[in-house]
Amino acid sequence: MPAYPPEKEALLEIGKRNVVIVAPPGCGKTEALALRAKGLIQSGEVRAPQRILALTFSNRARDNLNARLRITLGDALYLRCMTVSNFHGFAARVYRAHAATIGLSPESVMPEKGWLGSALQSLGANSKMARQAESIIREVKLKPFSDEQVLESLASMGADYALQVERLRISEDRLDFPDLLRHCQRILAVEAVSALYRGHFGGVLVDEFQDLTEQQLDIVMALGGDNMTLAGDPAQAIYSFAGADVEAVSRRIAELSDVKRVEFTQSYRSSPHVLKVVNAIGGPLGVPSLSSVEPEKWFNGGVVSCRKFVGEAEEADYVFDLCSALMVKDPKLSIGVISRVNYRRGTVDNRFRSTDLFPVRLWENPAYSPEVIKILRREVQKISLAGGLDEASKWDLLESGCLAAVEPTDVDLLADMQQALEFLSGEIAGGITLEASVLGLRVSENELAPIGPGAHLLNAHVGKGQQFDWVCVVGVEEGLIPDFRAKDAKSIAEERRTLLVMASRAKYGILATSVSHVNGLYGPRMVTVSRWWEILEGASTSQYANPRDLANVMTPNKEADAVESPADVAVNPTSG
Ligand SMILES: Nc1ncnc2c1ncn2[C@@H]1O[C@H](COP(=O)(O)OP(=O)(O)OP(=O)(O)O)[C@@H](O)[C@H]1O
Repeated sequence: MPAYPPEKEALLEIGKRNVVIVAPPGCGKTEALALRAKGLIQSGEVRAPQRILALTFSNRARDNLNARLRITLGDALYLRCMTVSNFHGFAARVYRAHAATIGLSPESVMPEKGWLGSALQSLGANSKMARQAESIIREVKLKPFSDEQVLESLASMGADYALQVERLRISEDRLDFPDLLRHCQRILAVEAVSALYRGHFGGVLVDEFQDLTEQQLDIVMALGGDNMTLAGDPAQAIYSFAGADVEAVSRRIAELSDVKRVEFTQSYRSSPHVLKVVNAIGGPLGVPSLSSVEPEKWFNGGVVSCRKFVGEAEEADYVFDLCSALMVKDPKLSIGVISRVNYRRGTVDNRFRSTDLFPVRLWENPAYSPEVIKILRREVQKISLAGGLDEASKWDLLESGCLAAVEPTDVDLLADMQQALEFLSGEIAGGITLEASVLGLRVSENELAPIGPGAHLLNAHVGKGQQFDWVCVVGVEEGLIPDFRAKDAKSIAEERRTLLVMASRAKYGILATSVSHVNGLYGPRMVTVSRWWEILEGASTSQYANPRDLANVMTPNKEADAVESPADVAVNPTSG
């Protein structure tokens, strides 16, 4: 068994009660959750057939937590005692089992990505109107309203398109994603039902509590009773646009009786130089100053470099050349190329897309999700074994096989699969064979290492909770970070938190980039560096015009990886 530091070891001894774990980035909250599960199981406080439920926000977060739980608990205990689900998937199962309790049909059609947008379009809404309607509906459904109350509320607001599309949804007996959570909240408000779940689950774990909506918190509280473990960091709250309310959630958590509060302030993730950036961004946000657990283990103490370019093409070349040079030096490296918003990465994505020098994963494209790829590959293999099929028959088989392979209540995976198939059909229409298009998706296949070697292209929000050996924060420009829509102090603070999340994904080094001209709709448009550029520049350690020289400086010695616990070996691609 790996030796844990005393503050983590203590988690094994806490009995059945509510626990709140608060810590800045990289201090081991996910591992702490796994230790909490282990403590509850070892002490016999949760005993089979009872299980512990762990709820996550996304499939990616679920993969992360699953990997950590399997390492900490071992496969046998993990399989016997843990249920790990994302909120939508869990809510879908509650709905299927208990919808009748609140007078609804358990057979309702499960949510389909894009349905709301297309339905609004078919009702005649233009894209601006559709966006408005979607946002009104999302907000109204954050309350535990019945369908009738939703309709009344929309009618009282005069939200015509929202009202029409909601009537259409009800007439088709279908659910949209927010309906799952709303109905789950309503079902669990029925004491007999929530008591049933509390009997089945001896405890509930949640990672990233700062991003909960009050509705999700209600669900967690109904399920967890007096044995919830909530881990998070208010300084990383970046989901207010989706209804997350860190202030209200923190207040309600503080009001819980008999809560054990646990805090950590040492980073297991990042090098001293990366932490210098993290501390400089986080200080004004109230983040306690972070230090590295073993600073001497990081080659050169890590690296931070800032580079300005004239245009996006030049920036993309530099980032690509740096990644190539790093991957040549150590093919096990993971490199996150993170932008505040997807569209700012367009040129960079194009530069990376066609390379076969190292694996590339576009995170916003579900076709690159390891879970989706696993299913795609299995189905392609079946098709190849069948042999003698024309391309159209192969496609039909692939589509039906992949959709059938997903559990119908795993609505997020189903939505990912549908989008992935759409993407692949585009590739195939462009002349690539079905086999080549699927095999072309090269990502990590190690389930215990959700972040495989190679380049990972993503935005700040999907990167939450993840980590990479190197992070390139691209597009550090005013209007992008902070986003041009952020006007008041509260929104600006959330943008700063977003920058904190981006920078703190790095283990060893950070490259920050900005350009003076971005590609606008009508040609190049001048932009200035972000108001926070100086913070990054102030922490910069290296300036190299040639990315290969930077890669030479940034190459860690192998001992640097010894900062990770022995238990971490399987999830740290640089450990060798
Ligand atoms: N006790 C420990 N010993 C060695 N390494 C550890 C320990 N605890 C955590 N780590 C490692 O530190 C890294 C960061 O941990 P983790 O992802 O749990 O941090 P976090 O607090 O959840 O971060 P974030 O808030 O950014 O999501 C991981 O690689 C993890 O394996």
